[in-house]
Amino acid sequence: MATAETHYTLPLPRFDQPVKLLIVVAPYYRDIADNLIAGARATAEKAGATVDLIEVPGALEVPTAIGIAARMADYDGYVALGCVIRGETTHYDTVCNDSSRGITLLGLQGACIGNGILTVENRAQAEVRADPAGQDKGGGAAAAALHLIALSRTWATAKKGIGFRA
Ligand SMILES: Nc1c(NC[C@H](O)[C@H](O)[C@H](O)CO)[nH]c(=O)[nH]c1=O
Ligand SMILES: CC(=O)[C@@H](O)COP(=O)(O)O
Repeated sequence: MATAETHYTLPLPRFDQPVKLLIVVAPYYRDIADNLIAGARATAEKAGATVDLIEVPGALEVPTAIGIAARMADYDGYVALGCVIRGETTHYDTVCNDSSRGITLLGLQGACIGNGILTVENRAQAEVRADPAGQDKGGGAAAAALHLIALSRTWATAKKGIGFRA
């Protein structure tokens, strides 16, 4: 159950047709990833969505895996989960920027993706953000994907309606 710490103010969308989500998680920090997954699964369940899950080595592989799934599978949306904690080198910037940019580009190409990849300075920041009873970023990422799915379906329906206008 999310607390006041979360920043998700929109009500979850309701669906009259089945929704299939794919969680793509990089369990670089397994305990953090498990909490993100729990939050995402809880939100998906509230919306009545079914969930599949795949794991990739790190955050950099998440957008690539989503791209593969978008080409080869039939999910309605994707939840990207992971945790990037700053180290000694500039690799942190590469991992954060390239994973988020890849996810954004896939979204602009039409994939409904919620991004729950934490980019933090230290483990303590990650823990409170991954905690479903804390900031619940995993749940928020699932909610974001669900909102985009609902939006795409609304416009698809409206477009069909326009198509039949005499
Ligand atoms: N340092 C973190 C990484 N690094 C690994 C990369 O994501 C990638 O798997 C590797 O460069 C091979 O392509 N990944 C995380 O998810 N979190 C980190 O903190
Ligand atoms: C975010 C990273 O890639 C980081 O964990 C790698 O650590 P380092 O920068 O110390 O090599």
